[in-house]
Amino acid sequence: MEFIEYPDGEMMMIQLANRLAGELRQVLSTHDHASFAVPGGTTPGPIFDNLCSANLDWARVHVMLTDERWVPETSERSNTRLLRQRLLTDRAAEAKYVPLYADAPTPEDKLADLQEALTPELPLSLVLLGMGADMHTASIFPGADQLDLALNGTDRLVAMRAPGAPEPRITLSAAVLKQAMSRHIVIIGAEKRAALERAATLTPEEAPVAAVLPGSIVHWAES
Ligand SMILES: O=C1O[C@H](COP(=O)(O)O)[C@@H](O)[C@H](O)[C@H]1O
Repeated sequence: MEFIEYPDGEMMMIQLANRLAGELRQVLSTHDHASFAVPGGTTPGPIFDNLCSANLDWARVHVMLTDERWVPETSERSNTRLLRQRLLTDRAAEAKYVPLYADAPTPEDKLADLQEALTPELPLSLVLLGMGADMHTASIFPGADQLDLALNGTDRLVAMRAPGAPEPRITLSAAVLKQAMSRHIVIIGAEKRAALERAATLTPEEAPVAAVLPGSIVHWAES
């Protein structure tokens, strides 16, 4: 794992967006498309604000989430909503979006269809992950009902319910995240840094982010 510390969050968001754009350009120079998975939650919005205007061939970029909360796009909790508002806009509006949500009561109702749409995108070219202070990443939570499947199974997508998640989730599995050609994790604040350092001493069952730390580049700023 590589750890990059930035002087402040604003600089981190700009520099990380530039780095992701550079990696996407690199992939597009040798492949007909790039598959790019991004997190939801509260952290990545400013990265998306910087990245959406990057000068690259967005029509050949296939964007998806690392995980989704099983709520409609009208919900403030929807990661898709965040993506549409802040990444899939400006030049990036040309990107192809590969959804992890469909209108149905539970993620299990649509799991097979969503997995089928995801499969041609694998292995992912580039993944950006977030992390919660409880050491979950994507929606692979400690104590989740399908934790073993998400960490150790071969399924590409897993439906999850967890004490730390207010709604059902759907998440890329650790197998998919680990196969990505390039993987970045972005975190802000002293609490998350301490959690990340602790995770490095724990098992993935205790701290799911530990499953993807080897080979990842972690980007951190205090605030
Ligand atoms: O619920 C989620 O949490 C993580 C971390 O979110 P943050 O708000 O602490 O940045 C996020 O990476 C994931 O995509 C999201 O669904």
